[in-house]
Amino acid sequence: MILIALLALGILIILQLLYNVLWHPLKAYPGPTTAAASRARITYVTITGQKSVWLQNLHQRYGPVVRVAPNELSYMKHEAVRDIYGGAHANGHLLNDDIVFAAFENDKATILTADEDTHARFRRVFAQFFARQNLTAFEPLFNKYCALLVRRLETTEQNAFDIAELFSFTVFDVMGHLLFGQSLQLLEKSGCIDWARGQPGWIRASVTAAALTEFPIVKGIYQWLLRAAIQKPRKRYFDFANQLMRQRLHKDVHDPDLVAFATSLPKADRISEEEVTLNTPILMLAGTETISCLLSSLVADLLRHHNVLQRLTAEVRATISDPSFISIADVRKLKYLDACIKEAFRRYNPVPEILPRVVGPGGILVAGRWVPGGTRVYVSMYATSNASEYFHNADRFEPDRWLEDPHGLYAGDCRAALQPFSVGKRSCIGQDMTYYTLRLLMCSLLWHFDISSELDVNEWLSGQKAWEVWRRAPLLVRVEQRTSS
Ligand code: HEM
Repeated sequence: MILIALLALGILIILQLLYNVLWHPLKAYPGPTTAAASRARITYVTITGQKSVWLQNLHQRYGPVVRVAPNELSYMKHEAVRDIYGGAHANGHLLNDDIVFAAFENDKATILTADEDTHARFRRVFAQFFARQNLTAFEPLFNKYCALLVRRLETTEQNAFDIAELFSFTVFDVMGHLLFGQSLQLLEKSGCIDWARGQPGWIRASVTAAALTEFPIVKGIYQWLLRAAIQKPRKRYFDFANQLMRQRLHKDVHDPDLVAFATSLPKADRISEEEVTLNTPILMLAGTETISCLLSSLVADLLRHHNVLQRLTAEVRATISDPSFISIADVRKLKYLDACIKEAFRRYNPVPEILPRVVGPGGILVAGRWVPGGTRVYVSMYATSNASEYFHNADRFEPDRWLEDPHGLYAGDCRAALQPFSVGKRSCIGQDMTYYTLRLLMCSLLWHFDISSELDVNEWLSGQKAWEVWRRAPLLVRVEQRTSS
């Protein structure tokens, strides 16, 4: 009996594989046959953190659109960003992935998973809070944590620091203050350190679970056996954020923060305290992991390009006269710093694949080609922004390409191919805050210190893996008080 059942299952699987390769509506799209036949390959590269590099290799071999799984297309085409995320027919729905981002049972949805109307309500509040006009009110707060970072670097007797982790602590402290009205004290006392360090771990576990449960059999096992174990670290993270928010709601704070902002809005625009609370873990995650990831990639590339590091350091020291308070207007004067930041985004965009969408029932045109309803589509930003089709010397760290020089070597670059924050009604709301934080932290670091490293930075960069966001190994950097002006 068991044998017959196994035989029947085997035949069903073979028929499914044959259908996927020979008759599926996506059969005309290029890609490896094994990937078209089953999700096994994409699952393997996803759970081992190699998906982004795998996608890049596939695009180099098969072209700008690749069928990477039976029902999934990856794009390395900048027009696809508009069509999938921003176009009039773009499907605004995130893949309803109930493991990585969805709320827990009995909780309402967050900005990432809410229906269109609720999403628009949430977005109005959070986007205003993080908007450029509002950010000036936070300048003192940002500068306070920058000064703490500098003090920590000055006072320690350590030989070399994991600068990636210190950046992460700084961003956590800033975000903690903005969201919960209190310092998380990561820089001062290493408070909440387990919470901050636990973040990449639960993201990885959730991404792994999400990939595995695409297989119906595993989904059954997951629901019955693994769900609680896999969700435990994620739940711990969310519970701690909720606890911080409860503390905030029971006290008055003087600095501007999210709660003060949300309650000051006209009644019609407000969202409830419960809704603010539900969203804060998502805001925390979105704001911290990404910025610290970009900062460490930028420092790594600066360390192996001494001429760029020297030129940038000189620009910072010549432009910033008072490092104890660096405003948004101050940092915007630094054109070369901006070029370096953009180049770091191009090379190591923190979110290597823009979040997937599922095409609605009627199908849509993406980059001029028809995609049937139900297909999962996304842009591999890592592959796109590193493609030689769009950028000259794409595999080199060349900040000069972002400076205005209409006749220069990089005049032919397609700058629109870099869209690290996505576009459209679900694009990133943290762009202004990101740019201020990146510029401010780099200014503070380079104004005060000369940096160097004994690490093999090439190896550091090439060994990176990604689970939604790149996961960094410690970046050990030697930091000495500056010797030149
Ligand atoms: C290096 C920094 C950052 C990068 C590269 C980045 C990138 C992205 C990307 C690619 C998306 C998805 C857009 C889509 O699905 O179409 C996104 C969404 C989002 N980001 Fe960021 N982000 C960064 C920093 C931040 C910061 C500082 C915040 C502040 C809290 C933030 C909050 C959000 C939120 C709330 C969403 C969801 C928006 C929505 O669904 O309407 N991000 N981000």
